[in-house]
Amino acid sequence: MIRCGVLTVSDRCSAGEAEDKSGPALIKLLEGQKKHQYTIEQAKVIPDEKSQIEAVLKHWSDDLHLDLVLTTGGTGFAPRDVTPEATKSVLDSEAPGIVIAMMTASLSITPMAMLSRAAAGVRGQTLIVNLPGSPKGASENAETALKAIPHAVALLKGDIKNVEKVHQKLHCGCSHEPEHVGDVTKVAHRPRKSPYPMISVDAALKIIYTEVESLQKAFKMPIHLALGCIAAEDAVSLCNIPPYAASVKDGYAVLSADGTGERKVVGDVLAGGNLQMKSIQPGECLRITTGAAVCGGADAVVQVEDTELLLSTPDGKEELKINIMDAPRQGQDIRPVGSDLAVGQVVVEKGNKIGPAQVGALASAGVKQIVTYERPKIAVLSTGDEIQDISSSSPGPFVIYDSNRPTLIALLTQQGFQVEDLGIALDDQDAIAETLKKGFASADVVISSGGVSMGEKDFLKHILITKFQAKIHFGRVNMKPGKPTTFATCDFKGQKKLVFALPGNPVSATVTCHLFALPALRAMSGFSSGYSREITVQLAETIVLDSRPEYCRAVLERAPVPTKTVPVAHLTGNQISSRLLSLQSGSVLIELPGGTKEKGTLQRGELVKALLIE
Ligand SMILES: Nc1nc2c(c(=O)[nH]1)N[C@H]1C(S)=C(S)[C@@H](COP(=O)(O)OP(=O)(O)OC[C@H]3O[C@@H](n4cnc5c(N)ncnc54)[C@H](O)[C@@H]3O)O[C@H]1N2
Ligand code: MOO
Ligand SMILES: [Mg+2]
Repeated sequence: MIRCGVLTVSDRCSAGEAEDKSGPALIKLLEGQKKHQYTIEQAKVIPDEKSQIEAVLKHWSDDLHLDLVLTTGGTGFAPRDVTPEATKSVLDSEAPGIVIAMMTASLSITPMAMLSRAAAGVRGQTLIVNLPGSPKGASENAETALKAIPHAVALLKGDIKNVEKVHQKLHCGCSHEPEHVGDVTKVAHRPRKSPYPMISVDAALKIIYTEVESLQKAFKMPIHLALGCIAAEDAVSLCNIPPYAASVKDGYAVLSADGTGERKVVGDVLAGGNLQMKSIQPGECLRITTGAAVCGGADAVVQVEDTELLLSTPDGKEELKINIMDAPRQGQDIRPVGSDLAVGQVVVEKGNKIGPAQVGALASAGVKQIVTYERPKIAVLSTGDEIQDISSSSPGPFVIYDSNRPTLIALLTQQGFQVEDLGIALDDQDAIAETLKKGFASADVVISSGGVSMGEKDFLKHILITKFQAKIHFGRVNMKPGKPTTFATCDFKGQKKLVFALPGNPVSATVTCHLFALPALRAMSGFSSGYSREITVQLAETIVLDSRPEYCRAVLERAPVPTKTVPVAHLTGNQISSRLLSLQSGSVLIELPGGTKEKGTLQRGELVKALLIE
């Protein structure tokens, strides 16, 4: 449905001195179109006044958002002909091709056509085309323009489905055209070459990081729930620790100037007890426990081990006199106020991860809530007619148990993310779209596996584009495994959602989750680095390189005693991307470059980079 306005520009028609025939002729032409449906939402006759023409064009495009506006009249050489000037003044961009096409067609009918000064172009999402004033000229020109108008409108509206249809018609049979999108719903018309350029892993990561930048959300949460989160602001202490000068030892609070010798025990201070102790005099001391406030003017603590009892009450319940054996230093065994942590001092710095010790430090500092980055919510689905849940009671002969969903959910959960299980969607466009929709409704990031390569049932990209108007940022990556890895973003009810449509092969799905999804999720959660750590390893065997850079699974040789030499990496057997056993416990991903004519192998003992993924 193309929503149109027809504007007749004529002083005489507007004044009622002549009948407008061109406007109705255009309306008839539009309404008579068979292939596309045009609805006439506006029709108006106005005088040849530049300001009035401009005002109508602006109103119809900016306020009414019409798809197409055809004007008729005011395009010639008469002094009052100002339609092209008014039109050009409101256009965001001109479309000279439309003007040339109309002119070319008209010139074959009459040389007078060369006197047209018509303009055409785009304002916002509205296509505006000037046509001549005569009913015949207007209709002939409009017929020419209408050949491309539906496609132009589809492009302006971002109507990918119709754009794809036209592209497919234009390019069917010439599979090398870069814009060849094909029609994945008809196997004979599916693209025979992927339309997605193969980009490098680094380029893919760069795109991902750019897209997630705006998605970090900071919010306040109780400290006991913040474990594993990243602080989005500095958290500062609300109190001094210790809040009072505190004894480090169980012993006696003394005046250091008294030195060694006899002391009268004039009272006691226990942790949590009364601090209103009157000052001690020379030769006096107070019994004190660890953590109790050093008060009464005492300036040192002597531990009980460095004293002797000289006199007690007969029942032994009170000490009356003790002997200090070692001369105390001023401040000995006293923690001054705020010496561990002072009011206003940073307890957890922005960007730091909150672990058990940070939870404790925040509690000690009186901080009940901390501003952290929200961890994104994730939803995971598997796709495929052959895929069944492990719980299925009667697996058929051509069934594959779903391993991707359990692997991905386990991996994400292990990393502290909240994951919703969306189950398995059949290779059916509606089923997949419904499941994705459910994921978008509850999660920030949807991770799927399967259906992203070249098969007739590989619908994921198509569904994302046609049903969710998603932007596919990349659909192929130069890597093995994981070539068809797809990353898209879309708007769902006003919120940006991320989609990692990972390849179906189990190793491919796992490796690409490590390499792309986890770094994105960590960036959203405020972590400053991606998930994997890179180390250097030496190859235990000679390896023939694939043409694609490869992430081979390997385990590191356990040295009998810790050594400083580079660890030796042993491949985990057959590296085919369907074989999950190549991902053993403690695996690393060794990064092999793509092979070239000059260098087709890496020799045993050569050093390569490897990613620690556990
Ligand atoms: N003509 C081409 N064919 C293929 C290409 C190519 O470039 N041109 N790429 C290959 C590569 S590389 C990969 S990786 C796979 C990716 O395929 P899809 O993402 O389309 O995945 P599916 O076709 O749905 O399944 C592939 C494979 O994986 C198994 N699978 C899928 N989901 C699960 C699951 N949840 N648990 C266990 N196993 C699963 C599925 O049964 C298939 O065997 O495409 C190549 N083809
Ligand atoms: O890229 Mo696929 O992941 O080689 O099997
Ligand atoms: Mg496939």
